[in-house]
Amino acid sequence: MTEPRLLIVSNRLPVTVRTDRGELSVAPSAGGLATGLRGPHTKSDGLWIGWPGDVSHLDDAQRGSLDEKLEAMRAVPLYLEPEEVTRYYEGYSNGVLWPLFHYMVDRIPLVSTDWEVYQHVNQRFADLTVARYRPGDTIWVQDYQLMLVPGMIRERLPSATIGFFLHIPFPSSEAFRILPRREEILTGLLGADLIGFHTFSYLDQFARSMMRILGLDVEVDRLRYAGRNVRLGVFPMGIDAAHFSQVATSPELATEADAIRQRAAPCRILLGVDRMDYTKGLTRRLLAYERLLARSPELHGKVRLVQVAVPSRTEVDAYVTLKTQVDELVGKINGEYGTIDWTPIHYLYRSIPESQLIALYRAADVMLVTPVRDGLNLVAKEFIASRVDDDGVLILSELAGAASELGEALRVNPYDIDATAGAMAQALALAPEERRIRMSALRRRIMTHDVHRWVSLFLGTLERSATQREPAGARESPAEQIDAVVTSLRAAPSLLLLLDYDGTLVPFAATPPQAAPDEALLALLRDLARRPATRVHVVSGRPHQDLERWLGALPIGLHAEHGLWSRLTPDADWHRNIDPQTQWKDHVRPIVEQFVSSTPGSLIEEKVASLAWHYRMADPGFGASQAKELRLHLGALLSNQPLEILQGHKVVEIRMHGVNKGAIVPLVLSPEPSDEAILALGDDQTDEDLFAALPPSAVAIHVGPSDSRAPHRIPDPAAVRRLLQRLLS
Ligand SMILES: Nc1ncnc2c1ncn2[C@@H]1O[C@H](COP(=O)(O)OP(=O)(O)O[C@H]2O[C@H](CO)[C@@H](O)[C@H](O)[C@H]2O)[C@@H](O)[C@H]1O
Ligand SMILES: O=P(O)(O)OC[C@H](O)CO
Repeated sequence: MTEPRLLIVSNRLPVTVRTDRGELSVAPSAGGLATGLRGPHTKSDGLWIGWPGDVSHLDDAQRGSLDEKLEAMRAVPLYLEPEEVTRYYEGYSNGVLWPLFHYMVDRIPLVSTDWEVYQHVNQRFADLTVARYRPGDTIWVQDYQLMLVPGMIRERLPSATIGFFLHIPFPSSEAFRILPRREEILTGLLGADLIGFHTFSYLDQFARSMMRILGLDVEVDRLRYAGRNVRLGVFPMGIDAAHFSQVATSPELATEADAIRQRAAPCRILLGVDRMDYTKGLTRRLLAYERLLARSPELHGKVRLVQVAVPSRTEVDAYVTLKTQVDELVGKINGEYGTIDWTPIHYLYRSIPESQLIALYRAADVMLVTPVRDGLNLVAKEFIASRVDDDGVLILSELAGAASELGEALRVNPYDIDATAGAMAQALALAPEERRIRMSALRRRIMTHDVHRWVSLFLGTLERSATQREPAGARESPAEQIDAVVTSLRAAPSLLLLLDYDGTLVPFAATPPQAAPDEALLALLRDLARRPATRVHVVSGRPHQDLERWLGALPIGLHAEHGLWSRLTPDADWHRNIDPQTQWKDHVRPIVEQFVSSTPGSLIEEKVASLAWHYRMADPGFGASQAKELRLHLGALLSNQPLEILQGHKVVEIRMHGVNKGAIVPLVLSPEPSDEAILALGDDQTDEDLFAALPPSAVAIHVGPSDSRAPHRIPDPAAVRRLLQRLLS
């Protein structure tokens, strides 16, 4: 039997490709993701699919050699064309999604035409994954560059196990909604069985977007979409802490760290290590350092900021501008405060080897991690893991995802330059014992919550989510079952059809009056009524005036307000089946009206025996919570009254007991024993009363995904119409 494998799909392969005097070398990169996944990826005989970076300078022979070397590392390259690099990587991923997800809306270009290329490259990643997939494999897609990939793979592999992890923040729904292709992005992600985030706040924002943009209800950490369960989870990424600790403990590294300190003496070292990215807060950090120097002359000649910035996305305009700003600020501060003997800022614009990085972490007195927005931030964790001496102070932005885990750091609002300068002063003045207490608490967490734990938590949850997944379409009856129902109904000597209206014959509309029947529906009902030995009844919760206006001309029976009113034949008058009490409405109406005023977009609908509060057009989250509030409020108020409160699709309805759709069954069934077949179709809770009142021989079919007593299930009004059409042929 073949082993289940892990297929990782990320924009970039975790490899570094170098050519030295024509000689090509490929080395695994040291990044956290690469290290963390090395185990599961290689042990499971897995594959890592991604872009090996710009290899346009390689000739054909070198390209062939690269392919071979990558294959040996179980890496599958997806080469991007220059135009794809410009438009998918730089244009859409890093020109639109990156700034938007980090709340930098003003950095998004006024017009972006790169969506099609983003879509196209995501399709290429999905196609390559499907081509390399073997049944039983686990697919794990990474990050914002590939948000359409889960959905694209799901289309081709309906039963594959697919996970997705977002490494950057998920923004508030107010920011996310400005994205023109927001629906496609969300539905793309919903192709996964499990979607992971660094913090609960990102998960919560994602759930709100689901609700507000797609109208999907999220139950804390799960939702249903297209007949599947999708799990959401919080998995703050860890680092290979044991590795950092081990390197930091080595005697050579201790010597290197000492040498750095001695070279800086008598200065104490503040350290910054970042990709050169506008989200990392470099300019504000420099301004805060300048403020510290301005207000603490006693620190002149006694402190040094070492800022290491690795070049990143250097073809994107915003990054070019940032580099200029940082260069200028460093020059200005050094020019203003520096002396012959003292340079306030040592600035390196390059990537440095890991051992040097760890030596710097060990040598620093204060680590500055002050992004203006960051998904998590691994640098903060690398610093902690390297501090085997339990010393050093971490200043951490509260806008980095890592802040939710690292409570013992000195937390700052990076936009508050004064407070950040204050935190620098505080960190420098912190007593050794307090530094030790804080750092050892941080270390305990970082050493145990490492990247290996992160990987196994994510993959374990993914495996459980996928085993609990119902196969696609499981909530719908198999086609053969529906075929058998149609065959038996067609063969019956006579037929009675009991049809709900909203959500069954027509899809839901924004307001009740907008759900008027279309020509095709009118023709279908007319044809059914003309079918030999067939009786058609529409059983609705709507007022009888609506049904009369829309369906009155048809040769069918009509039942309004959940069975309060009936018009059994076209030439009969509307008849009230129960004499309703209506005094209660005078108490309830003002309460519902209060909810209309306090919930923009909601409205009240008054019927003879009921009042309905509709909130389909209200903000979905607020609407749902107001509906709960209204139900609780009325439940307490009306507990002794012969009334019931029903929750329907975006509607709360208050009506008299005993007025329900089941009440029409005795009116329409033949009093004599009969071999007439009965088919009832309905989508919500009120139709359950009808199903319950039917004789056992009747066929009940539920429409949609919610629970029902009906033994059969079809997805939506379009499927209802197709089924009814088949009774005609
Ligand atoms: N000059 C230099 N030389 C060598 N190495 C350097 C360097 N400067 C930085 N690095 C390394 O680059 C990595 C940067 O990781 P971060 O988490 O800080 O941010 P990044 O934005 O790349 O990652 C994205 O993914 C990670 C992981 O999910 C999230 O933490 C983050 O919020 C998200 O934006 C660290 O491993 C660091 O050591
Ligand atoms: O250099 P990039 O654009 O691949 O960015 C890598 C970062 O870690 C973003 O997740």
